[in-house]
Amino acid sequence: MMSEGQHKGLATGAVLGAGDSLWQACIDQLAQELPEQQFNTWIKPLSAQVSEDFSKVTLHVANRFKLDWVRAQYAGRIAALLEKLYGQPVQLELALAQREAPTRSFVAPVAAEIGPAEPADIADDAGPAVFKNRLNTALTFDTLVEGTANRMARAAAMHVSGTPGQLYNPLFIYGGVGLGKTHLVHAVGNKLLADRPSAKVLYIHAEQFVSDVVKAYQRKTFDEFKDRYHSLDLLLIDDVQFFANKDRTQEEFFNAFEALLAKKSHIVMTSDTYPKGLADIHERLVSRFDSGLTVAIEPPELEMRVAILINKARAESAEMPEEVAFFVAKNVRSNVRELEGALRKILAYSRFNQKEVSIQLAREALRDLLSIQNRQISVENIQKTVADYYKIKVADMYSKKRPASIARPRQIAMYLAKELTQKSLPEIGELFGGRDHTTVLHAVRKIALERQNMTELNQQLHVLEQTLKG
Ligand SMILES: Nc1ncnc2c1ncn2[C@@H]1O[C@H](COP(=O)(O)OP(=O)(O)OP(=O)(O)O)[C@@H](O)[C@H]1O
Repeated sequence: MMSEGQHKGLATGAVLGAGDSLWQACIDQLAQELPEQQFNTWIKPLSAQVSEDFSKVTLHVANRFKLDWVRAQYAGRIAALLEKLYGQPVQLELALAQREAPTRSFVAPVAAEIGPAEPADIADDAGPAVFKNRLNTALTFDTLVEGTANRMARAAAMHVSGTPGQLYNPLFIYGGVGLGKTHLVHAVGNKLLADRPSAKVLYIHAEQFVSDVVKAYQRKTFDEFKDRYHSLDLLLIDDVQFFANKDRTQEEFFNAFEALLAKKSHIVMTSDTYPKGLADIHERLVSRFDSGLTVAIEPPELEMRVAILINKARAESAEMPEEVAFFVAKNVRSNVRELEGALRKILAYSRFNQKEVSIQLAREALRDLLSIQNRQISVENIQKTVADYYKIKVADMYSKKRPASIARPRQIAMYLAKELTQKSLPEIGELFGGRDHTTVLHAVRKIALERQNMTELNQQLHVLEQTLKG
């Protein structure tokens, strides 16, 4: 419970509206509690609407799957925090930001568990005879930029969409958040339907599959459930890591899987990790996941990020000069979703201020993001992180020693210093024991080139970048 004084401070003290400050206080707290990536992925994108009397907070979430996830994982905590900050129970409601059906609300505290038979899911099924493939027609191969990071996954997906039921069945695509897995599976479905409009295709998020199993259970409609899933030509199922610990769902999925493979229907799955890395999923299912083709999507390399920015800007009828795209791509490197967020900010800033898109404008539009990065990453920090990672001494970063076990991490650290800080080549050389700028340039070019061709190095660099960014 909160004291009256604290409550007043919240309601009146901030520059923001009072409701905004309640929500702001809540997310400030969550920012401290949650790992940064979780916070950025799930909490930061939420927009909140606080009723005038603070009795109700509505959170708008981009789509149903996110909504289910936020509800299952965070709603209980958010509701409890709001109650604590406000001093009385606050009704928390989750709603879709777009025009999909609203979902139930709940009063704090709520159980952090997906409730069975949710109105949203039932509404979703309205009109029993209508088969909805749930494909987003905007997510096609045409709009998916190809690069080293997704080349293999894209080629395999193309192959499947051209000749489903043959090679690479199941196709298992894995990778980190926002790297285009969902886009790719929708592309497979859209392409197959363009070629064969009568094909029975279904895209489903694993959470929705769980919910369908629960509903079939409750309504005793397993026959319909089976008809629906076992008759497909192509099943696209997203984020199968969500099956963890859901025994009944795993069993039903196993049955569907076997039935579909037996009739040469195709299954494409995505996950945040490779099959053997999946936690709390039965071994027999994991081995089925791995029995076709398993491909990774890596974080996009610089040129790919640039191409994505330019393409997405064009899709919005805007022009992004190449130099600006390079500037943005160098500074936003974690995933494509963040890249899209940065682009949106820049375009909005440009329209609002009626200014052309330039590096200066991008710098202004992204100043929060850039200042966080600049504050966090120093060359010393990079040297220490890289030395720790490759188990060498920090002093070796400045030393003249040349064995590969030392020289290579040093080159990697130089590359990261160039990529992640604003320092010039001579400045970096100076910080690496007074080396010449041409030595730094050589290291930067070498590692950049190798990164494009060596998956393992690319992954190591990604880990280092994530570590450095906190
Ligand atoms: N190569 C690409 N070309 C163009 N757009 C892309 C590319 N990769 C990703 N995107 C876009 O980035 C956004 C995030 O991609 P997507 O939702 O497919 O990621 P994901 O890997 O499924 O992430 P999550 O695991 O968080 O669901 C989407 O808007 C998608 O269209």
